[in-house]
Amino acid sequence: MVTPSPGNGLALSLSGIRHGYTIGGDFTAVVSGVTLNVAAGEFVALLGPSGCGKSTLLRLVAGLEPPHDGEILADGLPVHGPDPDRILMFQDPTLYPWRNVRQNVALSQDISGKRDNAAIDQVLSLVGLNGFERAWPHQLSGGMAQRAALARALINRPKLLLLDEPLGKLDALTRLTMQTELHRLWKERGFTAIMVTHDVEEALFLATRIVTLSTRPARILSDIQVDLPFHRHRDDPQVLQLRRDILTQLGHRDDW
Ligand SMILES: Nc1ncnc2c1ncn2[C@@H]1O[C@H](COP(=O)(O)OP(=O)(O)OP(=O)(O)O)[C@@H](O)[C@H]1O
Repeated sequence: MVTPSPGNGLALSLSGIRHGYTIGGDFTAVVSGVTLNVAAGEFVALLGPSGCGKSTLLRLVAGLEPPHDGEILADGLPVHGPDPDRILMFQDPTLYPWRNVRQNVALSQDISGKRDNAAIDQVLSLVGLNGFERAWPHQLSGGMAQRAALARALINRPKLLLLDEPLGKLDALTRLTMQTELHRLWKERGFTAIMVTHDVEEALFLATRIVTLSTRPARILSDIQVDLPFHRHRDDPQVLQLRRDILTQLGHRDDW
């Protein structure tokens, strides 16, 4: 197994985060006093009911909007806006249809005028897209498109990857394959990851830590260290127990 190089990840500190939106003149609180410290290299899964504020939290960490209250520090420095070290990746791969795979992956480098062909080759190979560099987005399967989006996210070696249900639209089998791929990429690159998912098993397969959130406005219900060695098996009694605990925490019965 590859050991990530120290220093590739980013440490994150959220303290007293509050946020909300005004819709039609009415204010809705969405995040309510979230405090969370994430060490460099951790893989944190965020689980919570639909609409509780998970994506909002990721957007705040990405610097796409400032929180109404509280402070976010990335490697000790206040987050004031987006940064190439903190990349947000969505459920939808959002590839540009007029750019082929290689051109999509190279997008940020083309914008900054610094294309690094060796780095592009490396990341394409890392996500298993060799031979498909010149394919157009419409020629890719869902899993391949998500691999291309991952390559685009990883091209400039971000220290923090914010994943907003990145595998949510994939079919069940492709999703399992992509979970393995995501784990491998995290191990190889050593970035810090925060992933929103609705899938408790996915969280148990990938995360070093699982944070559950309440209904809106989101506050932390539990913060569980998953101290089980990778590769975890869904039938492992410890995995099953954690699954039960988390589902109970989220107010669901475990019918397995
Ligand atoms: N830009 C915005 N303007 C107004 N309201 C917003 C905005 N973004 C999110 N909201 C509101 O904030 C709440 C939380 O949304 P958010 O997308 O963060 O939830 P979520 O937990 O990621 O949901 P889901 O699991 O369904 O994807 C929702 O009520 C939503 O309507």
